[in-house]
Amino acid sequence: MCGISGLILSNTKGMACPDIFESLGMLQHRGQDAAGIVTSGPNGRLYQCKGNGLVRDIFDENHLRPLVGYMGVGHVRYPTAGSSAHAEAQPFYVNSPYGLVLAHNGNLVNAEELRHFLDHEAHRHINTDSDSELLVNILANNLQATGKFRVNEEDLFNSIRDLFKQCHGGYACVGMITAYGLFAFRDPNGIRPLVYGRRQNGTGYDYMFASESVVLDSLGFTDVADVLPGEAIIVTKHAVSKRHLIQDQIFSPCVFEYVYFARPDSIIDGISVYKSRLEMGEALAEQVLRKLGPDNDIDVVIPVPDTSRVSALQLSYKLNILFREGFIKNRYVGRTFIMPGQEMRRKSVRRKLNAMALEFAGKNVLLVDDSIVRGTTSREIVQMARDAGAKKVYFASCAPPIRYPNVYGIDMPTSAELVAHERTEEQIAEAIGADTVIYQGLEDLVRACRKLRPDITQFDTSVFDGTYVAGDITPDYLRDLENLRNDNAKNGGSAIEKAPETIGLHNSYRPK
Ligand SMILES: O=P(O)(O)OC[C@H]1O[C@H](OP(=O)(O)OP(=O)(O)O)[C@H](O)[C@@H]1O
Ligand SMILES: NC(=O)CC[C@H](N)C(=O)O
Ligand SMILES: [Mg+2]
Repeated sequence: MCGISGLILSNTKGMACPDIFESLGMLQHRGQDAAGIVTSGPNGRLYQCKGNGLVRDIFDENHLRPLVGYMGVGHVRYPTAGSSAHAEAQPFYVNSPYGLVLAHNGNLVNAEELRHFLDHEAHRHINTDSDSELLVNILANNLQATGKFRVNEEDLFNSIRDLFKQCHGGYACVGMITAYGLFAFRDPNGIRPLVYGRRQNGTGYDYMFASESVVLDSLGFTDVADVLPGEAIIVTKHAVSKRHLIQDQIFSPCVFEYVYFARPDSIIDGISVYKSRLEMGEALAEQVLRKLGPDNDIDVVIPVPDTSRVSALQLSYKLNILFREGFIKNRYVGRTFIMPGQEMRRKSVRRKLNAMALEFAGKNVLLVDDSIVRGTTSREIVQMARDAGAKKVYFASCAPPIRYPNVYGIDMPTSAELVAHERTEEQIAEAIGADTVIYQGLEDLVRACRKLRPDITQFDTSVFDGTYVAGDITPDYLRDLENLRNDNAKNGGSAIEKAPETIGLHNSYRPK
C-alpha cells in the first residue's frame, strides 16, 4: 500500500519540494521500502531523488535543495509487483510525449497483457518488472496517439479515460506533465484512496493530492474532498478541471484501509478511520461475549500496538474490563507487516514490542489486534504474554479471518502464507498458541465502516471472501501470482535488481 502525493503552488517561483517531503513523512506507514520525489523546475527540467529506504534515509538537506520547481510528485513504496530494486522506486518518468511523471498506489491485475501490448504494439521499452512503469507508459502511449505538439486538457482526459478501459486493478495515481500541470485519477472502482485540497497562497491557491487526508490537514489545506472513482482532475497554473470519465463500475473502496493501512486521523471516502475502528472494537466486544459468555474470566484487555489501540480501548469499555498497555513499542521500529521477507518480519516483532510482566503475571488476558494475516505477530505476542506469566491468552481480531490473496495493492499474494488458510478457528488458535481466537464477522466489519457512509454499498473485501471486484481473477491467475511472489521467490533477487543506481533523470540521491 504505497503512499502518493503531488503539489502545485500558485507561486511559480516557489519550491514545492519541502511540503512534498513533509507529506512523505506523514505517509511513511504506507510504504517503507523506497521513497522518491520528482519536481518540475524552470525551463521544463525535471529533478528527481529516489532510492530504497525510509524517507529520512533518502532525503537530507543536500538531496532536497536541488529539487527545484513549483510542482512535484512524491511516493513511498511498499512493493506489490516486480522486486524491491532501486530502479522500481517511484515516481516513474517517461520522456515522450511532453515529459510525463507518475506515482502509483495499487496493483494492476492485467500487467502481462499490458506488457505484451506495450512491447508488440506500442513499441515502448519497459525497463523493470514494476506494474507502475506499465501504467505510465500506457498513459504516455495514449497521449502520443493524439499526435499533438502540446498537451491540452481534453487530450489528457481522453487519454485517462482510455487508460481506465485498458488497466484493470487498483490504482490511485498522481502525475505531472512538465511545464503544464499536475493531474490525478482513481481507478473506476475507487479501490485505493486519494484526496485533494487547496490552500490560499497570496492571491491564488496551492493544490495538493495525497493518499490520506492527514497530509492535507497538517500542511494547512482546506476544502478537502475525495477524488471519485473513475474521476480525473487536472490542475494547471490557470485552471482546475474535473471529469467523471467512467461511471458504470460499483464503488468498492478497500476495507483493509480502515482495518490496518490508514492512519486513524485520516478520513477516507467520508469515513473517519478512527471512528470506524471504534465501531470495530464495539462489534468485536459482542463477538467476545458470544464466544466466551458474559461470565467470562478475562482479567484485562491488552492491545497489540500500534494499530489495534483504538479498537481495543472501545472493546474494553464496552465489556467493562480493565484496559492496560502491556506491550511497549519501540518507537524506532517501523511496521512489521509491510517489511519484505518472513524472517525480517518475525525478528522485528520481538525488537518492536516488549511485554511488561507486571501486566501479565497470573492473569487471563485478552489480546486485541486489528488483524491476523500470516500470524507472525500473534504467534510471537502470545508466546511473549505466556513468558511474562499470563495464565490464559485469548486473542481477538478486529478483522475476520484472512483466507484469500490480495491483488489490488496489499502484498498478500499467497494463500498458503496466510495462517487462516484452510484452518478452522480452533486450528488457528493452535497455530498461534492462543487458548481461543475470536474473530470479527465480515458483516460487522462492513457495517462498522458504512456507518458514516451508508450510501457506499460495497467494499473490496476480497481477502476475507475471495470476491474480486476488478479484473478477471481466475484460479490460474492466482496460481501464477503465488509462484511469482511467494516469500521464497522474492528472496532470490538478482544482482541487477539490487544495483544501487537508477537510470534516467538527474538523480540527487547517493547511497550513504
Ligand atoms: O499476522 P501478521 O502477518 O503478523 O500481520 C498482522 C499484524 O501486522 C500489522 O502490524 P504492524 O507491525 O505492521 O503495524 P502496526 O504497528 O501499525 O500495528 C497488524 O497491525 C498486525 O499486528
Ligand atoms: N503498494 C503499492 O501501492 C505498490 C505500487 C506498485 N504496484 C509497486 O509495486 O510499486
Ligand atoms: Mg500491528
